[in-house]
Amino acid sequence: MSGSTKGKEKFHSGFVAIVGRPNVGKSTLINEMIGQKIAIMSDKPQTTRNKIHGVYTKENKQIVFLDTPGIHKPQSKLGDFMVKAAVGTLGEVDAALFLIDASEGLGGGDRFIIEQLKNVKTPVILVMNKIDKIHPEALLPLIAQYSALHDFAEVVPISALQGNNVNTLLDVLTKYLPEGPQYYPADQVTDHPEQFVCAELIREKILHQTREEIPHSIAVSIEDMRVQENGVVSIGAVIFVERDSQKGIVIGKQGALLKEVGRLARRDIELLLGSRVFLELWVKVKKDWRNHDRVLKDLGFRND
Ligand SMILES: Nc1nc2c(ncn2[C@@H]2O[C@H](COP(=O)(O)OP(=O)(O)OP(=O)(O)O)[C@@H](O)[C@H]2O)c(=O)[nH]1
Repeated sequence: MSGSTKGKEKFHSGFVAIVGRPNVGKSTLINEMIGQKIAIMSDKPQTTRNKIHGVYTKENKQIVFLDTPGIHKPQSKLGDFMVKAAVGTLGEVDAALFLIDASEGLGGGDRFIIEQLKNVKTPVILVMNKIDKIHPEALLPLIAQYSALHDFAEVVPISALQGNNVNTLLDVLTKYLPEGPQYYPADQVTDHPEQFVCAELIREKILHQTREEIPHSIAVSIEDMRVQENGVVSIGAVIFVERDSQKGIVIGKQGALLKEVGRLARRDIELLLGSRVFLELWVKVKKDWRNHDRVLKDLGFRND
């Protein structure tokens, strides 16, 4: 698997969904966890239902945080659909953070989210935020109140604003990360985190399907990603190999291997984005692409 690193400690990575009512402090928590190191939050209007909120990378681990805005109480038929999509995503991530505002207490909004959480087997960590605003003695009764409603995998009280206990939360999360690849370059700043992760998901499927016949240095570049009027996200990606023989392997007999890669990658990308996806894959031979600066730039790797 692409997740193992040569001889060193294995790399662990995973997807973590953050859910919670508006204003509970989701963005503040993400900023505190990720800090200035990778400022990838894009202000562009949201085009897919899920959005990568941020990527945390440290030593041998990487966490891709997903924002699943559809989880709120639906106001319309479309909202209903969005709740279903969000629950679908929740079922596939490695862990979910359910963020609550400890200074506000338990309300209808939280109860609705808890009902949705019951539809999935994913471990849910109850994160009680804004503890700086409450008396310490108020914490235990509140934990008891929430815990009576759901079997949370962990309960972690924090203050995202003051940074209290946020490191503990990251340590706790590490337990839930399976062995996996580094989806996103550790030191890149970009507006398009989704593209990096989509490319890595495709690359991972190729390596898996070709059973190591293809070198790990294979590259995938997302050339085009747009939302069509019907809401389907269309993605065009190029797989770069170094030799003609490798092109044959990646395409497979009558295109069978590439088709399977496309099918598996599309399934994962649909879960990541929370939208239907149309995925087109091309294979191109680019001799010694690793030595070409311009290609590296196109692929998102910057030297400067
Ligand atoms: N006192 C206190 N305030 C906090 C804490 N965390 C967040 N806040 C404040 O709560 C408000 C909302 O925080 P955001 O991070 O924007 O909340 P959000 O959940 O991302 O909000 P939406 O984008 O509406 O979903 C801001 O004014 C924050 O400064 C905390 O731990 N303590």
